Amino acid sequence: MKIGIIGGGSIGLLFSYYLSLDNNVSVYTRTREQAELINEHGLHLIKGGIEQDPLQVTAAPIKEWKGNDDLTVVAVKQYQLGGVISVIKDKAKGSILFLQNGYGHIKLLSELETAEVYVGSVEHGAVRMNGFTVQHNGLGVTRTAVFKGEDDLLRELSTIAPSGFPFILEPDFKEMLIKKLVVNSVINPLTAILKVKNGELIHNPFYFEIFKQMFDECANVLDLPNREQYFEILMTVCEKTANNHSSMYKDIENGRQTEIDAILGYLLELSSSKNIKAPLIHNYYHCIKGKEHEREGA
Ligand SMILES: NC(=O)C1=CN([C@@H]2O[C@H](COP(=O)(O)OP(=O)(O)OC[C@H]3O[C@@H](n4cnc5c(N)ncnc54)[C@H](OP(=O)(O)O)[C@@H]3O)[C@@H](O)[C@H]2O)C=CC1
Ligand SMILES: CC(C)(CO)C(=O)C(=O)O
Repeated sequence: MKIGIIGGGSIGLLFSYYLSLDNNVSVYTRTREQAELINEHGLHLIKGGIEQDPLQVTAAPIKEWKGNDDLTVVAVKQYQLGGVISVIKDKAKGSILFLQNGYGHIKLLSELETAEVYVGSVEHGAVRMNGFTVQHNGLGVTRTAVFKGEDDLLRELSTIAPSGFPFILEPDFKEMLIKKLVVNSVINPLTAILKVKNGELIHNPFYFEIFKQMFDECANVLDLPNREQYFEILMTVCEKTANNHSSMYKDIENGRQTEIDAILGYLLELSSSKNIKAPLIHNYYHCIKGKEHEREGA
């Protein structure tokens, strides 16, 4: 399959590495400098502390993307999508797979005229070490689902995926993204503001009270059908990632913008449109925005 990956960050480099094992992959970066680095050094992956064999892929700046790949994987942050969507609208001929966390991007996808639009929920952990090296930390799966069109390419992807990098086709994109949204809505802002690792939220009985209340608010706003199942998923992720710092914790610590608008921002809008009171969601949303504001003022 001819695959294009937009974004040479943690997830973009991770997907490029694994997918290039059996496909013809091109990475489209924001800067020409990064594309040159990848072309010069190849793609490097560190897994379990061990450097894997480098792989050769083609890299080019996004300006040179022609939109003629069978599948294009969009691996930019949710708040970086604006610029990318306009390019996709102009040029895309093949299918597009969006990997963003949260639910904020969904309204943007309805604007696309491309026949096949897919969404994904990534359960791997990855960190970019330099312009051409990525570290694969948490080995997981990628769930995918159809937003619009036929699922043929997603089926193909789940059969050709290399071992250690599985793709699972899910029947309902909303349910898939909402499950991840609930996890990110509770764990990410709480860990970022309380400055703790994920596991502290359930091991510290005082933080666990906030954790449960935050979950209840999310469940109310989303009108979740079977809350126990969602709470179980949330607890399992928290236990499995107990020793990790969440991505929002790291973004705040490193003075970077967060994906709070796609996560609690989406729930806040939903709560006000449904006239549901959600004080914790409101407060944690504004705490994170306040932290981002401190960075802008610095
Ligand atoms: N990292 C992880 O472990 C996980 C991430 N995700 C989700 O995956 C998505 C991507 O995250 P992640 O990879 O960590 O983010 P990164 O910030 O590491 O990567 C984003 C990349 O997009 C590039 N980019 C921005 N704008 C453009 C553009 N217009 N054209 C081409 N490239 C562009 C950036 O370039 P530059 O570097 O030059 O600024 C950067 O390399 C997020 O929504 C995140 O929530 C989900 C699960 C796990
Ligand atoms: C699952 C979790 C909460 C793991 O830290 C995550 O997705 C994140 O940090 O963004």
